[in-house]
Amino acid sequence: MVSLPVIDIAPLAGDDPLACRQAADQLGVAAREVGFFYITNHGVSSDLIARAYGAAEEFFALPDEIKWRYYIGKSANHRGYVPFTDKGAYDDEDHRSYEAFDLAFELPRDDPDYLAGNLLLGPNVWPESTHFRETISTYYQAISGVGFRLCSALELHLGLARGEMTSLMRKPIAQLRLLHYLHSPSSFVNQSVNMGAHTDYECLTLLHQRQKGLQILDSANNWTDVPVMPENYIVNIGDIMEAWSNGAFRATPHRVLNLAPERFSMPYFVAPDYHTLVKPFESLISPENPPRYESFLAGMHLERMLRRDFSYLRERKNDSLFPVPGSDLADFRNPFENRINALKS
Ligand SMILES: O=C(O)CCC(=O)C(=O)O
Ligand SMILES: [Fe+2]
Repeated sequence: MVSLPVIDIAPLAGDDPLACRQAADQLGVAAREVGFFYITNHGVSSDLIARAYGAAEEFFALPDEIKWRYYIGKSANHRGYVPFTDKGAYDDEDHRSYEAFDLAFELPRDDPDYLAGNLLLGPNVWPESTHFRETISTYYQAISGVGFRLCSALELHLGLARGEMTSLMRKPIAQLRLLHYLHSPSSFVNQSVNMGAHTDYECLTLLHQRQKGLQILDSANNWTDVPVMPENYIVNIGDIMEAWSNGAFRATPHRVLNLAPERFSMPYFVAPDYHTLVKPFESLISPENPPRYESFLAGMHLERMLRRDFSYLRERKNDSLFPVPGSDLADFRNPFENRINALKS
């Protein structure tokens, strides 16, 4: 087990600038050193978290024919139910066995990006259950507020102008996933992989987990368990934040093992707007520290990676606004995953 820092973020919502600065620097140091840490006193009530899990559990317990009504493959903008049968292109997923419900920032049906056929933006898909929508929307609001505060704090730590990062998050491609893993009956090896090794593609991930199974790749390239601490969120750095910070912060690879008979988790991915051109922030570049990342469009990066993750998207090759690298993605490697790639070769 690793011992990850636990950072009290109450000061970020308070009115003591010094305490706020200290908390921001603790976050920044953790982001530089490990790329994975816990936050405590985050302000999301344990009751809301429990209700969100309740809504997820109730949904996943529905008969397949009902869940399939909300099948993500029917959605034009990547929302809805992801069945056990959808498969990512991961060679380490030896026992993939999970289902999910994916949603994101809610936009109206007449949103111009949605109308233009954007693969990520638009309205959510909601199951008919009366309280699912209410509970999950409330949870989305709460967790996105925490994400915004963390990004403001990282702006402070990095010495950026106020809003340099957060003003890029007005209509964000920020997803919330409700995940339900089942222990695959065919797996007897206790290190068998359910969700394959990856970095997250966005800025930050705020993950709640209630059961063991998550592992991170530590700096010595060992897979280490992330202890369950239900009162805290686990935060990790994603690809976009790594590029923004010019490599000061690290997107840490992680994966999920096949352990518990059943496991629920809820990652929320803090992200910028689709059309954001991601490149290292100007003030973090100098002659001694030249840009280490080429600029890329946030929406394009997410689309490419989701194509690797979802078979339904790989089948819909022609919808993309962007060229899809490699016809079957078998040889496509995310440049942020050098450490995982190094393990393989
Ligand atoms: O379920 C978990 O603990 C992690 C999920 C995850 O890494 C992801 O969805 O990106
Ligand atoms: Fe992840």
